[in-house]
Amino acid sequence: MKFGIEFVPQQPLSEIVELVKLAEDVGFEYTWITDHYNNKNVYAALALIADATETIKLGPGVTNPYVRSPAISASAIATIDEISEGRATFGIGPGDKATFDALGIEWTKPVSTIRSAIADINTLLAGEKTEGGAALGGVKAVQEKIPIYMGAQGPKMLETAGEIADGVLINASNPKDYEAAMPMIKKGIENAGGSKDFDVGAYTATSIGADSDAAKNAARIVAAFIAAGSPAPVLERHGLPEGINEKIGACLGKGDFGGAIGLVDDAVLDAFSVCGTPDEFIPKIEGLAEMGVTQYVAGSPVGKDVKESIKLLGDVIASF
Ligand SMILES: C[C@H](OP(=O)(O)OC[C@@H](O)[C@@H](O)[C@@H](O)Cn1c2nc(=O)[nH]c(=O)c-2cc2ccc(O)cc21)C(=O)N[C@@H](CCC(=O)N[C@@H](CCC(=O)O)C(=O)O)C(=O)O
Repeated sequence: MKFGIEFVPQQPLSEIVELVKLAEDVGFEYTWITDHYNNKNVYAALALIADATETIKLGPGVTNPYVRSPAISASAIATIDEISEGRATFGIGPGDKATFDALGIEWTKPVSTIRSAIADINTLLAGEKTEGGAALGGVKAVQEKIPIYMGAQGPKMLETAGEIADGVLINASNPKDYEAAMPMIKKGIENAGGSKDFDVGAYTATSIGADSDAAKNAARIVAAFIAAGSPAPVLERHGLPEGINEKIGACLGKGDFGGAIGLVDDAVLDAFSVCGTPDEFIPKIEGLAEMGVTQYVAGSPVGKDVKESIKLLGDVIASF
């Protein structure tokens, strides 16, 4: 099992750099930096991390093909690859509609848009020219091929990831989600001609701590947001009561976070997060591995005390 860790670049970047260095020291192989227009710039954060670390692989987790053209993204990730001396990875997903509405960007045909963006990025990173005539002159990646991961959850997106990407990052924390996702990913891999190395990343809502209840309580608000955004078939998959997403969403919508958290019982928590003590983590990660997960990504909140939680995750990593 590989291990990755997600950071959202909204706290001081110097703090994130220190946390990534600690993650590298305790054995994490990847760090993924989220990309939202209303957070700090993902590539500035990655450049600082690249310059301050030695071994951890790093990349956007995930950007999208709408806010930057493929050529700008290719140039940016090739630059990170140069600064990190060949450790760049590149995560790209379709983005979310709310973001594009706010930016006045038309969110059309996400599957085909991602497909053509990844094709252009691969062309440019290989030193070739796109159909439109773009070419990366002055910047060259260190790696022969920078691994491209797709952020995906929908069936067509998962199948496309299997077909054209080197890995996938799925925003889900429970083995049942991977049991459902794997057949679509495998279909995509078959479309691409059969077996290939493919990294299935479980991009989870993680909360680990020495005290189980405190760790679980730290995850409840994150699980509430995920539950509220989950469609009915996902609730059904996890055996959750019909309409719980709307009830939680209604509380969140009026800023009643206490009410939302009150609706997140252990069943909701288990469906949408991985939380507890290190001993409770190991069987949960093993359960994900049994469903085909090959990279466990510790996503927000990571724990009540992030530094302490990264060290505890180091103990978990050591047992795999
Ligand atoms: C578009 C959407 O795909 P999805 O995979 O469900 O997208 C949900 C999320 O993955 C997407 O919003 C991501 O960008 C969210 N996301 C992040 N989004 C961000 O904006 N920033 C982040 O940092 C971020 C991190 C992240 C990490 C992991 C992860 O899994 C997702 C993450 C969807 O509806 N897909 C469906 C329908 C696809 C579709 O729309 N098809 C077209 C036809 C086909 C075509 O497009 O040509 C159509 O019907 O018009 C499907 O896959 O079946």
